[in-house]
Amino acid sequence: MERCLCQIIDTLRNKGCATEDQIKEVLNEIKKELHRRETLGQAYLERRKIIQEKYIPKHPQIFRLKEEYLSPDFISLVNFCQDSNITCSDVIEKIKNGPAEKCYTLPVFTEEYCKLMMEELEHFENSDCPKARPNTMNNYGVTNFIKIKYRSIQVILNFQHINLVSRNCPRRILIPLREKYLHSITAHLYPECGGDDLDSHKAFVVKYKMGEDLDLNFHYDNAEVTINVALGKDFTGGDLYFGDMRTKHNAQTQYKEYQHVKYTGLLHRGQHMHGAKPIHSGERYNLIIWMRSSKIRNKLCPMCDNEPELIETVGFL
Ligand SMILES: O=C(O)CCC(=O)C(=O)O
Ligand SMILES: [Fe+2]
Repeated sequence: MERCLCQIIDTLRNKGCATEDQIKEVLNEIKKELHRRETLGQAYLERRKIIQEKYIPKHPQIFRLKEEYLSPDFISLVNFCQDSNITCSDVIEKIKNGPAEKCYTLPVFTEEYCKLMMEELEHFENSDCPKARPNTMNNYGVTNFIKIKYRSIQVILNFQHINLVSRNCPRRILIPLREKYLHSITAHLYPECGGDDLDSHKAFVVKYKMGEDLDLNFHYDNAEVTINVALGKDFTGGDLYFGDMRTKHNAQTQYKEYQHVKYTGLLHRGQHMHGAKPIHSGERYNLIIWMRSSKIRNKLCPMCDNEPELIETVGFL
């Protein structure tokens, strides 16, 4: 344990912590973050119970995915991908290239559905139900190491919580979206990183607003494949930028930028390093789905490269 602490302190020094006070401050934050992570499952169960008992959705119909909520172009791409004779290159020809290697843009939801989702998010935000908001470490601005390992992300609520609020149809948006639709596309585009075997996900909404969080540090996702859908509203700035894959990252990396298009999704590999530049005006809300493959992560944790250890837990992490 002591050796581990010494290593952390060495890393903090290497990454720019110059004084004992700075080191203490960061260690305190790490401790708080560890505690938050250890109690995440229990906290989730408590939040879910309150939401299930108290929250009255504004648009209850949106909690069960219907094909009419999906963009016709998205459905036609999915149908194309489900044809057993097509290959990866056929799909690449049909889908729009994104800003960097293996990034693709695609419509996902209809504009109307995005608007209803936004209204529901705001309704939830204004309710007195408990919201899941991770700690942010932006203020310390010490190192990428810290920012990556203890990411500071602008979550307004965990979408899974909203999924669970409707008692009769729990979790009926994102699981079918992944299993019935997205999976057909990712199986062709990302077989080498588990895209053909995505069996779970974590989803949330990021919010950027003047006077609140403006940008997102350079990071990689805890995901094999990510889809990021711009839900609304209007904003300027806020471009994403992509570097290399995590294992290839170096200082000479040429960044590739991407300007979000309202109601449009961007698919990329979770290990493809990226960040978001500050918005200059307005508000930006994006639905992020980190899709995961047990086949991949049961062998090696994509966050720390260690062999995963199974630990007993409660709730939904
Ligand atoms: O702000 C964005 O659009 C990107 C968010 C993101 O990369 C993430 O939440 O992992
Ligand atoms: Fe990300």
